[in-house]
Amino acid sequence: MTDIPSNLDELRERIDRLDADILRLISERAECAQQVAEIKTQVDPDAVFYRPEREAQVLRRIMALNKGPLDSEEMARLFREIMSACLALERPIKVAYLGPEGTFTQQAALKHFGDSAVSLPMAAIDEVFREVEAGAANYGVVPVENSTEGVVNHTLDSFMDSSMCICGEVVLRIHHHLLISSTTRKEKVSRIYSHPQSFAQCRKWLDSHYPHAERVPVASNAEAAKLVKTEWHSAAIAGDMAAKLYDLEKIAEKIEDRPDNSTRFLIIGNQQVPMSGEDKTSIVVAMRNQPGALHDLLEPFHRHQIDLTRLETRPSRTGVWNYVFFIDFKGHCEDPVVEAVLEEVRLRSAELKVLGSYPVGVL
Ligand SMILES: C=C(O[C@@H]1C=C(C(=O)O)C=C[C@H]1O)C(=O)O
Repeated sequence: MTDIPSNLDELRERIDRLDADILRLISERAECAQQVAEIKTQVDPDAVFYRPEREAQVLRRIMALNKGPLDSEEMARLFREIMSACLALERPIKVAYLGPEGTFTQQAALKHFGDSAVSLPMAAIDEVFREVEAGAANYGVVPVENSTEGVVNHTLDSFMDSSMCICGEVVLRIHHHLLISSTTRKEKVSRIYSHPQSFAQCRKWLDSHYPHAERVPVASNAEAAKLVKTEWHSAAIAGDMAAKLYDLEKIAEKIEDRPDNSTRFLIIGNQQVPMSGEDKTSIVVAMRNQPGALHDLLEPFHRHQIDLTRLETRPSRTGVWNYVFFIDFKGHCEDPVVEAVLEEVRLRSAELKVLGSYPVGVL
């Protein structure tokens, strides 16, 4: 590093000069991104500008190059916003998510696409799918699994009836807070609103701090936050976005029972994503109801040393799909080893559908 002056005025002058440099460089970067978009449009007038694999590579490279003092994740978040703004210069990306506004899914959508994306709240998971299918949104964001409470069945079921594919994943640390409004009487809280998943994630804390309060399940944490605005004896459990949106006070922070509480969200769209170098693939497989079916299904993965990251079973809703397994594994479907495994699995199953190959979540 070059010599840093110790005088305050000199330091501020230096910061001003650096800011001017950063400004010039960001503008130059934005012009490059615009030129990329022009070239893409010349090749194909309906070209998709957003490239999930390229964005993942850019962020991973920044994290690898970073030498501090800022933390690599923090640095990647800054670059996430720069890319988001560059992309929005062409056409802001439209992202449908499981609403209402202020939910963790909205937070996940903005974490993945950056603040320049236009986020559209939907009332239910299947509406997110339909909005993207209809072309009203470019991508959708839906929750798929929580580290405390397990899988979101509704999301898995939606894939069975949909032609949508998975273009990405994003993992969000979930912090819950106990929130009250300016009219709430802190010592008189007798009712707590939240989403059933959040109650489950804060069960022990609630048992020891509010054993007598009535727990009222509602459709979302944001809905819970909204209800509290009008009741003097109620509190809500929700996250930061809802607290900010409804201007609520946190009377207890991070009340989730497990400190590593996190939720994984999927980005859905109609784009096959090329390899990024560190990818995952999700498939759904139907097996006939016969002894050893699960063993037969998993054996090729084991033999080719493919790393399984998740396996879920869902009851089938048609005759053919006796058992339906959702499987996530490391690797991309264009990788020859993965291609070979998928071919073997296809022969052993009643039906196999590749839901998508996508970059492992970076942030
Ligand atoms: C610039 C490109 O297009 C978009 C913008 C990116 C960026 O700002 O770095 C990266 C990927 C795309 O979402 C590209 O494909 O390289």
